[in-house]
Amino acid sequence: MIQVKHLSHSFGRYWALKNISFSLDKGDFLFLTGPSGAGKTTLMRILHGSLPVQRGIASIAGFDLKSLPEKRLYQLRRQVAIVFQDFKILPDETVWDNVALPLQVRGMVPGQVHKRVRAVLRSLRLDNKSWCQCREISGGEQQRVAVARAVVINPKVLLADEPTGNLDKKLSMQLVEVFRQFHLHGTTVVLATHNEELINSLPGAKILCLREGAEAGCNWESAED
Ligand SMILES: Nc1ncnc2c1ncn2[C@@H]1O[C@H](COP(=O)(O)OP(=O)(O)OP(=O)(O)O)[C@@H](O)[C@H]1O
Repeated sequence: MIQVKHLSHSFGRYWALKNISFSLDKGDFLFLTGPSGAGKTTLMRILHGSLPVQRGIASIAGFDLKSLPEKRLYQLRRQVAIVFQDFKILPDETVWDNVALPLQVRGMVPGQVHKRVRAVLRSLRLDNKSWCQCREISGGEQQRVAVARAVVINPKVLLADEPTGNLDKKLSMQLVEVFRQFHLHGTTVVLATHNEELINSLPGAKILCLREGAEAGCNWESAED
């Protein structure tokens, strides 16, 4: 589902990723960890097609990211959803409209949109905030809206960059449970986090640790040459 081989990425002279290789199968759950500045967001952005593949190979959900033209990115994003560190939700729209939007732009009929949005908001305990404008809700609630908007399309791959950063322990664990449920239904999940407690809460998950752009450890045979 995800293949990364000898991937390197530089910003000017600074190498943010250095020769990273790993692969994930359908339904794998990966914790991407490492200190601030390790390259986690850079890797996520490459996998989501928002940064180019400069060196090496990266493919996701059957798309070769090196050769994928920009005009086909929308196809990738039907299969690969991302939760950004800074949410990127629409502050003037309601919680409901933020979550319904990805389904509406895909042309889903209103009845199905309604059913799906309701189910996702309920699973993230946001149903009592459906009609609030996003600017009026708390940071932790906004973070859950960002997650709801990503999972509502039933993606093949879910990328989440520090999705629990603004949440207390209880909500963080609940959110990981939401991700786990998707993973149990076959979604491949990549979750970037510093939070060791979260990582320890899913003993079967794969872990890849980055440090200064390089691989600093992992708990499985992450790459074959
Ligand atoms: N657009 C950019 N221009 C220049 N340098 C950048 C850019 N984006 C990231 N970097 C640098 O690349 C390195 C990796 O950044 P990245 O955001 O991928 O780290 P991270 O592991 O996600 O960190 P954090 O946990 O703090 O979010 C950092 O040193 C960062 O300053």
